[in-house]
Amino acid sequence: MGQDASKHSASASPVSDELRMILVGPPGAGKGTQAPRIKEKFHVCHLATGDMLRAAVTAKTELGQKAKQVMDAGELVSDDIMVGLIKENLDSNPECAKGFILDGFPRTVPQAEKLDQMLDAKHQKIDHCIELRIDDALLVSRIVGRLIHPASGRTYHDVTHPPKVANTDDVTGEPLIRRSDDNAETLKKRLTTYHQQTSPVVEYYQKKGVWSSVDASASSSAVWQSLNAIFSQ
Ligand SMILES: Nc1ncnc2c1ncn2[C@@H]1O[C@H](COP(=O)(O)OP(=O)(O)O)[C@@H](O)[C@H]1O
Repeated sequence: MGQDASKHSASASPVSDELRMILVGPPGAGKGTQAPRIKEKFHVCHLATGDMLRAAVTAKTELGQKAKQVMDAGELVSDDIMVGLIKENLDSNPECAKGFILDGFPRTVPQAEKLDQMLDAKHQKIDHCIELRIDDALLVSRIVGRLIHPASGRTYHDVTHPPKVANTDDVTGEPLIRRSDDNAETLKKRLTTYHQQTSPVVEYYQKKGVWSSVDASASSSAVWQSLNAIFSQ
């Protein structure tokens, strides 16, 4: 990031700099809430691999059919498939011209290494890897009551943030869904997978000197403030 971004980053107004970043954190940490705000501020693309896979499941593509079983088991889709999905977007999605927010990728060290190779070939690099840190114990209630508007990614919660009309998106009036993997049992497995396979990704970016973390147990507006503080460093 250049100096321009730091001058403006405390305000909510868009800035014109480039940004290439990774948001990492366990399921329910708030990646899907913060990423659209970052996207709006920096005019970069938001690549959420979980959303891409769920779109493939809904479209009943070959990839979707394979991915559904893996996702419902709380396990990871193969590195090759995920790297291919990201590469396709970084190469051809016009929204990614000024940078990207990766949400849900890289989730393994081999994925991080492949990403570096892709970026090296374009003479680009990761500016930030920001970890949303939160205790597992707080995630169960966040995830198990979660309702989602798939088209926008807006999330609601049965208790803490219910929609105005039951099961209906406040903005579009469209129906909300519950993810099939948002149940206590699959969540337990997703958290184990996260600690085993994705925690080493955090170390990978710590060693590269681009890692920072925020306290994701705070309110979403407090988390947004912490993110802005990192962008203006
Ligand atoms: N980079 C990835 N590598 C492997 N599997 C992935 C990746 N991204 C998403 N998935 C699959 O999609 C599921 C849902 O992803 P996501 O929506 O990011 O979930 P979470 O809320 O658990 O962070 C994961 O549990 C995994 O099965």
